[in-house]
Amino acid sequence: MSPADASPPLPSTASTPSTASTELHRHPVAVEPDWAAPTSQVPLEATVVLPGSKSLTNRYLVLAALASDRSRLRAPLRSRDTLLMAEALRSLGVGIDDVAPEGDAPGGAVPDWVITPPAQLRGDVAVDCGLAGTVMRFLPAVAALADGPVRLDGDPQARVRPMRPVIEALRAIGVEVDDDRGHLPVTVHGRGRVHGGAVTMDASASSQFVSALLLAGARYDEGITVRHEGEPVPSEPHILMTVETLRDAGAIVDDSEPDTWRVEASDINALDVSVEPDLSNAGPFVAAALVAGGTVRVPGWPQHTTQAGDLLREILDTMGADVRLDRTGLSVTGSGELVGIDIDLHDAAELTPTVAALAALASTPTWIRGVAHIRGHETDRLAALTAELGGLGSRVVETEDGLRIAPSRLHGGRFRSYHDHRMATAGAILGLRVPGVHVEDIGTTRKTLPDFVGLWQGMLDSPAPVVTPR
Ligand SMILES: O=C(O)C1=C[C@@H](OP(=O)(O)O)[C@@H](O)[C@H](O)C1
Ligand SMILES: C=C(OP(=O)(O)O)C(=O)O
Repeated sequence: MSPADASPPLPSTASTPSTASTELHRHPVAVEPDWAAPTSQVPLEATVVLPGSKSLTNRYLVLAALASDRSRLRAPLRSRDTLLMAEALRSLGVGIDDVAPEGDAPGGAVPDWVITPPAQLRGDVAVDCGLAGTVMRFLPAVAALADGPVRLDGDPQARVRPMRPVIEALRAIGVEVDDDRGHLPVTVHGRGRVHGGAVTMDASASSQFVSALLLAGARYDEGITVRHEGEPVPSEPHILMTVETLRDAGAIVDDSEPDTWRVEASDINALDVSVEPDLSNAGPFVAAALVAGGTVRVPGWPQHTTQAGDLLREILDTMGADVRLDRTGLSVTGSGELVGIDIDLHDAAELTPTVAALAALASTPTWIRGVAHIRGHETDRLAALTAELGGLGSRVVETEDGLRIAPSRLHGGRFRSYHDHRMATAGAILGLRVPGVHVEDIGTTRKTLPDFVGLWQGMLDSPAPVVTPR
């Protein structure tokens, strides 16, 4: 992959569409006014129930679609990224139905999903990937099993996110794929079955390239072996998440050799699973305890997890919080004082916007390293953070693979979000401390959180017993 593939230009935000529709998965259509980020007046005392993990929900949906029987997904995330995945799978012939949760379900009153795989995935369909990396990377590997062409496209910004390694890996195992120079739109010409075998790819721009092939690979005639060659693969916990969800579904996976993963050809068993809360989405909420002081609790924080967001416990502790995990969940207590951090976020790159926002409020410098590839996330996050933190007066410097942020006095202003949910939530964190921060397109948070504003305001209206998602 050329560096240009991983470095889409910082998009203009002159006219910013956002999601005004209540249908979270629809393409953004209308302009929403900027959101006046609330400042915190008193120390927090809140319990925030976070919806399910995006990464787990979309893996379970894919595995359930390829399974040999009907699955049940409890407390799934219902946000733009997961509704797009569900809709894409439905168009391929998968049944996905809402079912009332049983008993005292986690994640509030979110309906479960019952997923019925078809005998044969259907082709001759078009799939909207939105801006979801998991949809645009995972689905081509699934579409190869359909019985006709599957055309994938997405938001304008999705068309610059790197795809080439997935496309070339599919070609290497005999799948015909049309693409636009390594990007969406992509058409996968499914033939009902895939030979499979061994592929070598450079996954240094995204771990999702590896996950894509592994998730579908058990259903290929010869299974799949993926070898990575290149700079280190980022976000490795996400590959472990893929491996563990596959094993939970009965697949045989060998990950004993570095940078090589083998999934044997086998049936995928039906799943009956509860989705863990999304720990990366918990980031802004637990970060708020550090900024505003007081305590934020997140019930259901798992004791053991493959989610990269679990690293927040260590990060917040280093930055000055008192962090406690017990069987009921996580509790984070801050004094309002916070210090900077020197951290390699290569394994948990999606936390960068949250950590950068905290760093801009810290009393000592921060150095975030190892995240060059987030130039290919929802937007070029290094450029976007440099521009927006800088616009509020932060002394931030973009490096080759990260950010250096020095303590400074911030002022209010417009915080652009570039259609990036984590940029928008970074603006919210800053607004807790800095009066007059106006976040552009707060609705973009619906990519992974159906009601960020409601949860955020509920947290600030503390002491509140429990803030639950709608
Ligand atoms: O597989 C997944 O669910 C994800 C993998 C990571 O992508 P990258 O490897 O591109 O960082 C992560 O940042 C993203 O939010 C979700
Ligand atoms: C990088 C992210 O998302 P995606 O799954 O679209 O890659 C993210 O959520 O931070």
